[in-house]
Amino acid sequence: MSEYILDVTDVDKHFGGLRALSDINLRVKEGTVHAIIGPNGAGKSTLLNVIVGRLAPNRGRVLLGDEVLTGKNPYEINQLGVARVFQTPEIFPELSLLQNVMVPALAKRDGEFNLSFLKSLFSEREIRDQAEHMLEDVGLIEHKDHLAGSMSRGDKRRLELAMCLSQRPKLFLLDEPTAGMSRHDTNRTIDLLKRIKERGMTKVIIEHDMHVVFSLADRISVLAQGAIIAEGTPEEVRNNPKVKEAYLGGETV
Ligand SMILES: Nc1ncnc2c1ncn2[C@@H]1O[C@H](COP(=O)(O)OP(=O)(O)OP(=O)(O)O)[C@@H](O)[C@H]1O
Repeated sequence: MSEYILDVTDVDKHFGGLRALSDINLRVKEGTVHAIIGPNGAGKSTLLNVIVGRLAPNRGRVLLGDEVLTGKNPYEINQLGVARVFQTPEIFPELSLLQNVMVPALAKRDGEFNLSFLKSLFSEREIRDQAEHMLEDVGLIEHKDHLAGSMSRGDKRRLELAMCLSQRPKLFLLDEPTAGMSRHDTNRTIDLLKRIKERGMTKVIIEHDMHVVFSLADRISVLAQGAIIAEGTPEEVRNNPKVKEAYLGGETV
């Protein structure tokens, strides 16, 4: 068994003549938080899209533990234990918060097993209990019967986190989880993500907000113009001259 839960090797991704990713190597240890940072257009979202199977790389390979993800579709990759929250929350606006959190867990169950009717009813109660627990965790339990579409943007993002957590993913990918949130909501989300970390869930997080990155990350990879220019602990990355250079325009790391 590999010591890395995520192992990205020699990945290239081109869009026509544009090399959005070149020669990407990224290894993430189980139970850690790995941040990917870099200026706009560096290739961060493209890399996440390659990992989750939304984009096929032109070269290279992605492994989850010993399982090859390259060539599998997003649904198959999700079933193997990779969950992702998007920049724009993907929720079911016409369902209640509780129903939203139950959907991914039910889909996972139905994908994995062929349960008898009785067993399925029993398991549904478990899924409901678990969904309530997740809503409690993200601070939304008092709204569990409200329609998801009626919630604020920050609440929708926390709801999406709960939906992903209910799948108990092996690897959790977060694309700018605090984008558009107030400082108060951002701090609540950092606290939530820290609590998840204590449970040993591996996370890869793309984030522009350096307060979030330095609060959470064990290691950081820095992307610039499609290549990884630095990798290390937050302190190592903060002091790396190449990183300072990549953030020309006054943005400090
Ligand atoms: N589907 C696509 N077709 C063509 N070019 C694309 C496509 N997706 C991304 N690109 C280009 O690839 C490069 C990397 O984009 P990407 O969105 O991965 O960067 P990013 O680091 O996530 O940026 P941001 O921080 O602004 O979200 C950019 O030049 C972008 O214009």
